Amino acid sequence: MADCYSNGLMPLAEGIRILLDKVMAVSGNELVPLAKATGRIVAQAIDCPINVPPANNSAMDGYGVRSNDCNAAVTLTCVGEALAGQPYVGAIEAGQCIRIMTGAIIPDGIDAVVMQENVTRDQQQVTLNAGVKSGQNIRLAGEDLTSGQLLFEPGHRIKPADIGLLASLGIATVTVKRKPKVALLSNGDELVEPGQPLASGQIYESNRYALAAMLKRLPLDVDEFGIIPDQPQSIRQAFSTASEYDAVISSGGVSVGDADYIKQILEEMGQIDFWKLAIKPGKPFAYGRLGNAHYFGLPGNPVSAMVTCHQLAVPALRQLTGEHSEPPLTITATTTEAIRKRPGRLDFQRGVAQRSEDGRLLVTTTGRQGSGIMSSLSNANCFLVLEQERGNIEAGEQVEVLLFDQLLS
Ligand SMILES: Nc1nc2c(c(=O)[nH]1)N[C@H]1C(S)=C(S)[C@@H](COP(=O)(O)OP(=O)(O)OC[C@H]3O[C@@H](n4cnc5c(N)ncnc54)[C@H](O)[C@@H]3O)O[C@H]1N2
Ligand code: MOO
Repeated sequence: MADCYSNGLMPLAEGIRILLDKVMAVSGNELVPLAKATGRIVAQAIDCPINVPPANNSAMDGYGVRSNDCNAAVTLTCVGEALAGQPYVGAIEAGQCIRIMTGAIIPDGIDAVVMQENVTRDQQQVTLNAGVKSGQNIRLAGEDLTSGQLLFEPGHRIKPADIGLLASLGIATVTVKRKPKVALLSNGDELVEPGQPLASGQIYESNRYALAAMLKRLPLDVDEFGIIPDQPQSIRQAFSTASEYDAVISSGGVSVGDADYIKQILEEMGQIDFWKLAIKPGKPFAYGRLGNAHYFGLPGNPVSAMVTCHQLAVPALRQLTGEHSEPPLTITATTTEAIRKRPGRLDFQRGVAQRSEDGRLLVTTTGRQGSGIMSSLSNANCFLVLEQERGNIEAGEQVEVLLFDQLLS
């Protein structure tokens, strides 16, 4: 538990390791049409059903020739035409050639294609220079993919290019993992849905909207439970429904305030595996179990909620969906300004990364970095990931940068 660490806070990497250790992919698959498969996770290995291309075909518009005829400058007789979808049928004798278009099947006898820019044509007579190599400008059957080869392993997330590839192979449906069911709730008496008038002491609910927008980009079935008031009985009621889900994400009520009941009731109805991490923002993040569900208790401050969802809940949810994902890549950039930082927590400051005129990668924070300042996140295109034990940073120093992925941009 967190107490073994010098400051009572578990390093983020340790928290992620525990999460990934505990979360297993959901069971259950479904067959979906290709048009609905983007972003879904492959459940059964997909093998290539055909050769790609299926037959030798021309890579250029020009003339199909027999390379043996073309050892020296030569004039050939054009005896026919091959178009993509309309093959040439018939024999081709020595001294003959055919007109051929890109994608057209190479007929028997032809072993090279000469670009039309490199010939002169007079009626049926086609004159070309020497130097035709057997196989030139011919795309061979199976040179891209061979029938039977493995295309996608289980755990692969289907991207737009994959959809194109699968369609090009005639595959119309894919067996994918079922979408995990996620309950999303917000907690706090002060919260009011946007569109309603605000009374004194109230603020607009924003976390559920932001989190739902982010989670929509993952293959999840998210049910929004709305705003749960700061009353133990309301929280218990919501928890008893949510415990049937695969995962629960809440924001708010995980700190030590008098009305912070979430953690307390999670402990009562389920269990807490860890609470409090050495990250900023997001220190009071809690992870545990509630019935069937993995429970991600995000802090209420809006930036903390998004950062902890992105850094902790999302890798775990990806694993729950069955996705085999790699940790995100970070890059190094030069900070344009001095940054204040106290050692002790890994800090996810929000910033803008861009190239300088001389090609260097520079990064500048988006101003005030309080965990309630959503504009710091909204104006950013990256996180500056400032190591746990690092202190103040001078302008011109190198910092680690994590560019926003498709969940944040
Ligand atoms: N004595 C201590 N106080 C606090 C600590 C601490 O260690 N000791 N930690 C602070 C940190 S760090 C954070 S982060 C917050 C997290 O607290 P909670 O998770 O209990 O969140 P709340 O108190 O419910 O709310 C915090 C803040 O966020 C606003 N909020 C909450 N939900 C929403 C929502 N859905 N949409 C928009 N804004 C929301 C809420 O009004 C509060 O202003 O605790 C610190 N305190
Ligand atoms: O972690 Mo809190 O998120 O520092 O405000």
